[in-house]
Amino acid sequence: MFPWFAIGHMTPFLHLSNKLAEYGHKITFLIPKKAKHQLEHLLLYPSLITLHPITIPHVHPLPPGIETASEIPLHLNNHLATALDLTRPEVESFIITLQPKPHVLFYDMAYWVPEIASKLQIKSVCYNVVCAASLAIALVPALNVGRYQPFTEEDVAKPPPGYPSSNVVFHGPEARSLLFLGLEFGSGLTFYDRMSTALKSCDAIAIRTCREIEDNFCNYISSQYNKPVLLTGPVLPETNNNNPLEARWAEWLSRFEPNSVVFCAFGSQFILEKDQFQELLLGFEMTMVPFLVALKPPQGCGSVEEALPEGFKERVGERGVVHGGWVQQPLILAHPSVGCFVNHCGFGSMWESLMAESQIVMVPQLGDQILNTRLMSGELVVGVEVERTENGWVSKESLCKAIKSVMGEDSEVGCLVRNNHANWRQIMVSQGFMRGYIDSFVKDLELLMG
Ligand SMILES: O=c1ccn([C@@H]2O[C@H](COP(=O)(O)OP(=O)(O)O[C@H]3OC[C@@H](O)[C@H](O)[C@H]3O)[C@@H](O)[C@H]2O)c(=O)[nH]1
Ligand SMILES: [O-]c1cc(O)cc2[o+]c(-c3ccc(O)cc3)c(O[C@@H]3O[C@H](CO)[C@@H](O)[C@H](O)[C@H]3O)cc12
Repeated sequence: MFPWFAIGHMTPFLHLSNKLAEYGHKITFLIPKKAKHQLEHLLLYPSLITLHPITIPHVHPLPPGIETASEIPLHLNNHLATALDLTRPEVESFIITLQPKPHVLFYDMAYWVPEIASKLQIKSVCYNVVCAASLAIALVPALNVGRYQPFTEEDVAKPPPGYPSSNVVFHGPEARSLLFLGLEFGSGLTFYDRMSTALKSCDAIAIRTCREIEDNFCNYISSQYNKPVLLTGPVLPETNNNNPLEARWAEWLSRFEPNSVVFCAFGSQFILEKDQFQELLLGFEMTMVPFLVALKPPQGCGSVEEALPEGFKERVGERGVVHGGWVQQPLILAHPSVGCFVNHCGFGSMWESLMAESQIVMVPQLGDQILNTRLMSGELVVGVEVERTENGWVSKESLCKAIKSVMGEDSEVGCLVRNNHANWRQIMVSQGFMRGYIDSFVKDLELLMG
């Protein structure tokens, strides 16, 4: 396994490794050193899964010691992709030494892995941990953009011919969130070049999704690339008793009534601007309910404390906590006091929110998160999206309104999304649902290997 150096990618690759290990498969997982320490508690089968640390070369202008996307602002990801590509000699010589020779190499952004695999007669699988819709709308040959050229607004304004949905789409200016696909991502190639090569060169495309939600998109991708698309399902772990919720959060949450607390997190990468950060905090304050907000310090600030709005701490007192570091999101979501999850709808958070019992409020920030949100609010109708103004601003009133609309006992919208969410959750937790996906995935891999 060799995922992109981002927590939102390494985590689902690790969940998949655990599932494959349940079937007795042995896995070697290539991972940056610091991430190894951060994620090794997720490992359920240490006798079958080896986390092998790799050295991330320093690339200017990244600060020294940077190893993952979670440590840098988004605009520096391009250079981290260069670092990823510079690991190729180490990755290649390591794979050559592996005994016995692996049957399959799983990768995502390291588009050159299939070249290594085919030299060694190993199969390669491009495992995608974003929704199928986001691949279908932006990373298929039908988009018909040339190599090494920036995308124009016209390129991204409409979905590609044959795109199978009019619902899971960008609205107006949101399509601009795809312009990054035409920018350099690593030395000498764009994000679109990188991912379309990754998808074109593998023996099979795999996606962390399920047919019940994304069948049409998966079929479209398969026809665009003319190769099998294998699905792993959501791949979520069962509760891991080795890693209980930190006492400070367990104690704080236990002070409140069941389903009364709002929990907010925006994933491992996104950093808000200071004025938007403050406005969201004022929105939480306005709800008058208890809240636990785990957001990175906003741009230009060294801590969340220095970015709090004037008088905020005094006004909210013990009712609200703002934390600038990492929290155990799945465990917080599982706490009975949590009644609402305000999140950015990253694909990992999307699945975790579907599995949790709290109400869902979405504030998507980046391209794929907007499409995940459309799946959740437009197709499944399991949560609500916060309204933005035309220039993309989320006001405190709008955040407060969305939270109240799902938490209010008598709210019609609240009832609707609660029922739909409960139905989808029931499907996901039902005996055999996730297991069935992994069973078929393992069989598909065996077929691929012939
Ligand atoms: O404080 C935190 C924040 C996040 N997390 C975990 O980190 C993971 C974050 O993954 P998400 O996919 O939700 O979000 P990220 O923004 O980090 O990921 C990014 O890369 C992967 C893509 O699929 C996402 O759509 C993209 O947003 C989740 O599993 C979440 O539980 C924590 O455990 N604690
Ligand atoms: O924003 C995106 C919009 C869209 O339509 C597609 C993607 O695809 C991917 C992607 C990631 C991994 C894959 O195997 C396939 C596709 C996106 O990845 C995100 O890109 C960010 C680039 O800055 C990166 O920082 C982040 O870690 C990735 O998850 C985004 C979109």
